[in-house]
Amino acid sequence: MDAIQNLPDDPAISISGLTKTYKGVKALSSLDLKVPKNSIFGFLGPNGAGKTTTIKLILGLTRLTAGNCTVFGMDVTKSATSVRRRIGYLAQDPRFYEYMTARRTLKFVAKFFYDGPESLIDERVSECLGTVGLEDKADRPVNTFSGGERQRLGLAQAMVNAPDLLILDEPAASLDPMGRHDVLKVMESLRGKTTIFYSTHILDDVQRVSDTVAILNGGRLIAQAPVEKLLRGGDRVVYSIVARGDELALRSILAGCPWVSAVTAINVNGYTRFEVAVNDESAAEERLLGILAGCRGIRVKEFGPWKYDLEEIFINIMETEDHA
Ligand SMILES: Nc1ncnc2c1ncn2[C@@H]1O[C@H](COP(=O)(O)OP(=O)(O)OP(=O)(O)O)[C@@H](O)[C@H]1O
Repeated sequence: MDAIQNLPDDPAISISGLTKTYKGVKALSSLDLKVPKNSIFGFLGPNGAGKTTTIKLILGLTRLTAGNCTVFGMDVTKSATSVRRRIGYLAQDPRFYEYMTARRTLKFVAKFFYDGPESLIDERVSECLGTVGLEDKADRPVNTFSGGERQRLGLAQAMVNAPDLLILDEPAASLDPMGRHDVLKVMESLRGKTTIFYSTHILDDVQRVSDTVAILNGGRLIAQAPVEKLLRGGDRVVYSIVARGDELALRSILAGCPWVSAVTAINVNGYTRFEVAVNDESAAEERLLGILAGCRGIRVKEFGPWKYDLEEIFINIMETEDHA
């Protein structure tokens, strides 16, 4: 698989050759990245991969050693203030004034960061509380909040100024399944309205919510692709058929179709799982189901486009890297 695919022409974030060295530690090595506008972009990598360093560079919180980084076409070093005005940021471990209520917390932040008229601050704060599902807890002090609620308050805080780009550093890493579900739901509700760039080491989150993913390891980008494409295994179009009965007959019919490029079969719990690679997707869409329905002596249990599990792909990429 190519390391970089489907690069957008007018990205929200564009990074090229980005390198960061901390006193002898190379945290990032010549990173190239394009984050499409309005995408939910998962920035995936194990501990120490360089995710937080990249986020700090985008936010202008640390100085780059080499390379370029622009946000909405503005250089993050030369136009740091203008860039920051367009970004909302949730740190890995957000801190709050514990005695303040959620509403007061957001009002306090809005006083500094909200660009709109002051008379609209209350409305904006209520809107953000609604988006993250905290309306009913708005007037409770933050020190009574659960981990998931704190994280959602952090999201509301990052959203107060209606940013065009939300940067979230491990937004769900420390949460239980319900807390993670709630945070991902908020992210999902923002799809198409704003660009979300978030770091994570949780594969399942990426599979559930991202539409594009970049995989980082040891400070180097090792893959970037739309999630659907990654899960399909690249540009190949492959169908999966799980069936039993006269498998040999089915296999020979499939292999005889001019739009089928390869058929493989393995036994799984008394069934045969066929992996059918096709070179003409519309011919396959038109005929494949009809062939299965008309194939006597075959009972089909499952049929659909082949998808890998992100974990399989991730481990595969990491192993290939280790052997390179
Ligand atoms: N201020 C610093 N001084 C020296 N080394 C640093 C500094 N900050 C980060 N590093 C090193 O840079 C590398 C990348 O760290 P970074 O925090 O960006 O990784 P990460 O992918 O965000 O990891 P995690 O998932 O654990 O937060 C690590 O080897 C880390 O030890």
